[in-house]
Amino acid sequence: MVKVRARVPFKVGKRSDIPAELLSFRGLESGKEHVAVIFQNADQRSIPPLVRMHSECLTGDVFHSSRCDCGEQLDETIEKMGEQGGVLLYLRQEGRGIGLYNKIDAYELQSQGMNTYEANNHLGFGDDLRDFSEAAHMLAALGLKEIRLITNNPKKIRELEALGIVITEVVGTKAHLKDGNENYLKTKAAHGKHRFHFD
Ligand SMILES: Nc1nc2c(ncn2[C@@H]2O[C@H](COP(=O)(O)OP(=O)(O)OP(=O)(O)O)[C@@H](O)[C@H]2O)c(=O)[nH]1
Ligand SMILES: [Zn+2]
Repeated sequence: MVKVRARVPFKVGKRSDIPAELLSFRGLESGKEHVAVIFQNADQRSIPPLVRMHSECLTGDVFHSSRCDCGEQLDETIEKMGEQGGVLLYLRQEGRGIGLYNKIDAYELQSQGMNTYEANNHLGFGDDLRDFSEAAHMLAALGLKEIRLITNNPKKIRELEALGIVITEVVGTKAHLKDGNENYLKTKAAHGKHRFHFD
């Protein structure tokens, strides 16, 4: 049974001025150090909170890499939750679950012309190895059965619902198009069926 281990206040965002809390957990079977960031005690309100399941992307989240949109999605989520409250689950499944070094191998193949899914397949991995069951366990540990999920990814919606979470609303993120991630975003829309609109 997954339970909250520690809950500490901190401030986040580009100016380190958005109050939030950082939570660790015990009982996560994978041994991965997933964390939650909670804004405005959103887990303790009567209305279903905004929830984002953000999969780790060192290159995007930390370095704001040109190759993807993860860092911008994370910033957007933090801003939105700072205003409206919410629960951000930061899941340590880098590279859609293949890990950082394998993702860098995939980037090499992408530099030679493969798209993000073809590169994964070429390395012997499936399109997406992520598992959201521990995210569902973390939500259960917070007493959350009903949520409003921030995503454009229909697979995440299906998987979370299959794990018993009721999604009362799906809130899309913006399409963070920039020099370098055009093909990545277009491939996600075409192949991964991500629902976003290009301006
Ligand atoms: N294997 C691989 N993983 C990538 C690549 N680019 C980003 N990632 C990983 O993809 C994950 C983010 O997944 P996305 O498919 O971009 O978006 P999503 O989180 O499924 O969907 P949204 O909720 O709509 O954002 C992170 O774990 C990133 O590390 C890539 O080119 N190859
Ligand atoms: Zn990324």
